[in-house]
Amino acid sequence: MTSIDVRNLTKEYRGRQVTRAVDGLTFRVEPGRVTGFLGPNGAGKSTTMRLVLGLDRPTSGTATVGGRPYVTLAEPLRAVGALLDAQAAHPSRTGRNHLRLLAASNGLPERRVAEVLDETGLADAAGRRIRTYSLGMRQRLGIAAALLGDPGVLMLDEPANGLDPEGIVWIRGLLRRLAAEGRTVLVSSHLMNETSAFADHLVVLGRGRLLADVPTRDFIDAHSQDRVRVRTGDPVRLRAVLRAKGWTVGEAPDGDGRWVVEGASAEEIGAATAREGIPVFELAGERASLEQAYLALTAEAAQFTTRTAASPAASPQEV
Ligand SMILES: Nc1ncnc2c1ncn2[C@@H]1O[C@H](COP(=O)(O)OP(=O)(O)OP(=O)(O)O)[C@@H](O)[C@H]1O
Repeated sequence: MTSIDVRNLTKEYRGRQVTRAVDGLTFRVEPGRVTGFLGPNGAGKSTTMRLVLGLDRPTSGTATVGGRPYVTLAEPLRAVGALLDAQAAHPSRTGRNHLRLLAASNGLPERRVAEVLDETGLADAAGRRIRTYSLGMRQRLGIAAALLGDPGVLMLDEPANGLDPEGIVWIRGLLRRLAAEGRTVLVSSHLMNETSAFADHLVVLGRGRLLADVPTRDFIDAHSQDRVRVRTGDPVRLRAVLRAKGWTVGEAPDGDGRWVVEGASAEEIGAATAREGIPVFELAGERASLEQAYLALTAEAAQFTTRTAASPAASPQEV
């Protein structure tokens, strides 16, 4: 099975000043699951992907696919499929010709062209010039190109960019299926809510450093507080009972007799109100916004990095 391994990877761009785009990064992307690669703009996601693909040279450290640097792979398109820049295809070619050329120049069978066009929903548009494609169609074409070699490893940089809601549902299903087939799937995004909907695992970057490398479920459990909405016919006793337990009770913003309780599960509240004989008309658990937890994580890292710029690399945050 093929994993992507990034070890102590650092990339500095030297212009008028030095930009450390990737800073001592170490993580592994395992096969058989979708790994979401998250971080705010400029966190270093695209640079890391470019380093894995050998499109840029690291300042130090290594990035390998199946234990080997990408540039040493005998048949790279059969090993790794990548979508980095959906605008890269030549605009005057048709979608089909773009894929045919890629297949021919990489020794891939011609039949794969029709297969990936079907897979990405582009079969009807395949004869049109790429310049007439919408952003979403270009994304689909980029994904078709990544799938052409039937690779065991896929690296997609913001693949949902420009896709309509139907396209987003489609790509989630595609990524899940590719992982279920045992492939290694790394997908970058700067949106936590979107990514947590399909990723099994999350690697989060901030300013080129690793902030978290965790199963999505663990991130959700660690970073989102339990909140439960309760509607009752006896708010005075409800408040008294819940406060006595040490749970925070506040009126819900819609104010129509609903209360929001933090720090307890719906089961715990249901049991407490039943014991006290308090009538409950509605009891619903909800999660605080995951996106907020993610923004807090990346914001903390930014502050930490600024405060301790002279200190050794920050260790990944425990979740
Ligand atoms: N060729 C380059 N020359 C100089 N600086 C660069 C170069 N490529 C990237 N950078 C810088 O490296 C940092 C990381 O950029 P990168 O594109 O990898 O981030 P990203 O996480 O992919 O962001 P985004 O979500 O905006 O695509 C940024 O500060 C960026 O300006």
